[in-house]
Amino acid sequence: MIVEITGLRKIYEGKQRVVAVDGIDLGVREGEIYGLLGPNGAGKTTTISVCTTRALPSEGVVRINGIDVVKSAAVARTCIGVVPQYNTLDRACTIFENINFHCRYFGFSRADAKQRTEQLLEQFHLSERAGAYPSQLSGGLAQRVQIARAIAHRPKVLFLDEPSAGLDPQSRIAMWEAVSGLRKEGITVVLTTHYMEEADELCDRVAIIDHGKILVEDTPAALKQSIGAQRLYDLDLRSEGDHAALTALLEQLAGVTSVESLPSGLRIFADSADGLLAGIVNTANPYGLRDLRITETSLETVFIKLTGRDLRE
Ligand SMILES: Nc1ncnc2c1ncn2[C@@H]1O[C@H](COP(=O)(O)OP(=O)(O)OP(=O)(O)O)[C@@H](O)[C@H]1O
Repeated sequence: MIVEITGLRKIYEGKQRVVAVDGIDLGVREGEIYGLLGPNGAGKTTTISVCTTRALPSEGVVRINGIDVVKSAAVARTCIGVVPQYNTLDRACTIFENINFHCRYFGFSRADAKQRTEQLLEQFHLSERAGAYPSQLSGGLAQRVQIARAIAHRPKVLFLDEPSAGLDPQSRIAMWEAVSGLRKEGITVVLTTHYMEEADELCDRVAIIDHGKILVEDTPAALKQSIGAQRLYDLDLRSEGDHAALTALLEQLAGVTSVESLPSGLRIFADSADGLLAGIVNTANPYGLRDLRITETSLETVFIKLTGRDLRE
């Protein structure tokens, strides 16, 4: 495991004592994109802050690439890239300079820093904006610069805290592509999010976290299946068809768990999608199939099942 968190607790002792992280154990495999999904205040940022040496744990140990982030913070930092929740680009410097200075800070020679900066600008489609200042960039572009800068020193693990907060949908997708592209470079990614689509789309594995604790951890697909989550197929049918006969036939298809009536047709509940679509279409066609909608269960449904609350509440 390239990131190993054992028994992590973080308590903020203030006027009010806040247990922000309440005993987290998790391991992230090399090369994986791992998501901490949870509502605001769940303890995601605090967990990342400890991992990235920005906060000290109250209890527990975090190792990155085998290095204890408390005992050897400076060494650990060489293995880590961080994209914090807010834009931390230096506003007095150009995009080129922001990345270049980062390389120099991490010990690159002048020539190596220049070469690495140019390569990153190209990789993140930023070359044309090299001379621009952060204030001249859209939120999406600024976020891409932050990611480029964070990986400039070739860290083993990149931590992204709410990477798409405040981004418009198009920029969010561009950011997802940029993060997915890091797989090719073998960079392990740990991100926090309260967008279930983001966790579902981007992450190989997800830990759902609430009140400082991990509720469940698995692949998005397994999490959805674990709650008996199903895929729904809504069939629009011409009214004159024999719906009872069709229901009986559909119930015999492998993967179909049940079939219910809808005003406009039938709803099929399925626990597996393997080859089912063709079976449904072939079976329903002679009974006047007009349209078909497929609904996937989401991680939001998983969170609601686990907590009785909505992620955005
Ligand atoms: N420096 C601090 N001092 C006191 N309490 C804090 C501090 N930082 C965070 N907290 C509290 O700890 C809890 C967890 O916060 P944290 O920021 O880790 O959650 P989060 O899941 O990242 O949510 P968000 O997305 O809002 O940042 C919250 O109740 C928060 O108010």
